[in-house]
Amino acid sequence: MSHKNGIDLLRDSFANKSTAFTEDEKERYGLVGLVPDVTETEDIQVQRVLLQLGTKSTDLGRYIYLIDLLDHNETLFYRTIMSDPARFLPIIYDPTIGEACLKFGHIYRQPRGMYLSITRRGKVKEILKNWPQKDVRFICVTDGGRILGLGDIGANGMGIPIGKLQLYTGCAGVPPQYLLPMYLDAGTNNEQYLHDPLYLGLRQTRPSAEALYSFVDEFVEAVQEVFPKCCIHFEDWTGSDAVHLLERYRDKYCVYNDDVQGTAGIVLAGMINAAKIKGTKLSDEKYLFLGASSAGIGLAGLLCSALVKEGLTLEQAQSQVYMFDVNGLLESTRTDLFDFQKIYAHKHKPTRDFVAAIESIRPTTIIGVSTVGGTFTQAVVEAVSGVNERPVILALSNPTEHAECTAEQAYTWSKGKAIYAAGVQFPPVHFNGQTFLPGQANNFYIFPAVGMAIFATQASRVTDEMFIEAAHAVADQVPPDLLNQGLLYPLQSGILEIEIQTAARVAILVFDSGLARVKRPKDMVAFIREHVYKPEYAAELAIETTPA
Ligand SMILES: O=C([O-])CC(=O)C(=O)O
Ligand SMILES: [Mg+2]
Repeated sequence: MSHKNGIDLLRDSFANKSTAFTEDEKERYGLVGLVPDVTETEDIQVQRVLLQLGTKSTDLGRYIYLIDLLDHNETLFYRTIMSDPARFLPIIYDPTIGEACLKFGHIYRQPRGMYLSITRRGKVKEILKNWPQKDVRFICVTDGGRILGLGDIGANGMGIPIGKLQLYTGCAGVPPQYLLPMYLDAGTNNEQYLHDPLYLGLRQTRPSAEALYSFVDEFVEAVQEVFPKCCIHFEDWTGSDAVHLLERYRDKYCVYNDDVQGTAGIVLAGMINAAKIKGTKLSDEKYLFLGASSAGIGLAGLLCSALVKEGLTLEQAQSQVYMFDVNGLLESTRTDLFDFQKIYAHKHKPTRDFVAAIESIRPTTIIGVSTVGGTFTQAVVEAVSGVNERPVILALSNPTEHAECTAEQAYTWSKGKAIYAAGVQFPPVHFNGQTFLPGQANNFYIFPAVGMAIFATQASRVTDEMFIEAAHAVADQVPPDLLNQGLLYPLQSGILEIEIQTAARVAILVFDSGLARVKRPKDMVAFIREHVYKPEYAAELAIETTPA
């Protein structure tokens, strides 16, 4: 076995221990004199990181610092973020990641992950072989078509696969060496970036869906050959690409789309808990979506599956779901709808007035997936509060400025009646002598846990049932005293344990469905724990695991 020595070892972010190498290691690996003459613990190193973070005045500054840390010491990066997830999630992920993406070409320092351009058609397999790790289990891939609520930002969207995969490790303990962030570059229609000299993508506009899909076909097929155990996680494609590509591959390969299925899972978890608070069932509720794109369609589909499990027929379930988009209410006379939207276009007179739609449909739950900040106006919140004792208001768009309404607005305008969650974390709200705890309906409670279950079981397919099970598992882990304060989701401080329990429940389903490719263990939680990455330096000899 070979291993790196001296300066090469210090430059290997997987193996580097920096000031924590032991005397013996320093001797053995030619490090004497190349590092300060101390042997520190991980905890002392984290203390130094926190001190340095404390000198940064913005979250973007903290983000850049942490990515630099990751570039030279992966263990210390994960140790830091896993030491306080509630503090670090908003920095390495939403909402800071949104700003980091907008400036990606400007703050870029080191390559991370892979960039695959459509101009390389015909060579994808060879290119994938350039990746140093041979056993890749997850590729998170975007084409930058619809990043968060920010629209088409092309190559700047690469921040998202990078950030999402960090959460596989940070939230659910999937070991980082198995993760590959990928930007599939088919151009961008973003004029600003096309003219930015520091932009890092192809300077061309996007091709037809047909040309794009044929390139994605080549990519997906190449992955099967080069990384046969790999699950492909699609992230932040435009709504129609997200839905179409998922349909194209889901029955043939191990793939899922987080915006369709993961977001649906976490919102479903919130709906399950909202129903618990109200003492109703999901099937007693009527749902009105603002936004009818990938997140809305994915959620509506998963929700209807959950309603069918409660005993409704699919038609009954679909009849309880209404949608409203930029062109008004989806109703049966609309001629501009995709097939996957038509199932929610019921008989109703056309309207472009969301408040009027609320007054006539009388939904119990409104769900904002519009990407447009402030669209749940005071009039909207008052209208839904007028027709409900406890209106459920989910303002899911992100980052923060894109939320349909803030927590404070929801609780104040509804006079404390709202059961509320958002896509980003808002602080607690004090109203009329009560403290309300707004939850964060973010898919980071779901996709890392589902990922861990897939990783541990080597699942051959990803199904909607796995996301429904994850939703129930997450919902079940909110303690009653917090539910009483309106909190729909578990606290982020204990996220690793929450996700281990969730992964175990999903893993049971994977085995029950016959999709596992490993032997069924007796104790599923213990089995998941065996797979969990620990942010600790490897014992000396494990340094020899430098990528072949
Ligand atoms: O990344 C997030 O925070 C949630 C998400 O998937 C999206 O907005 O596309
Ligand atoms: Mg997304």
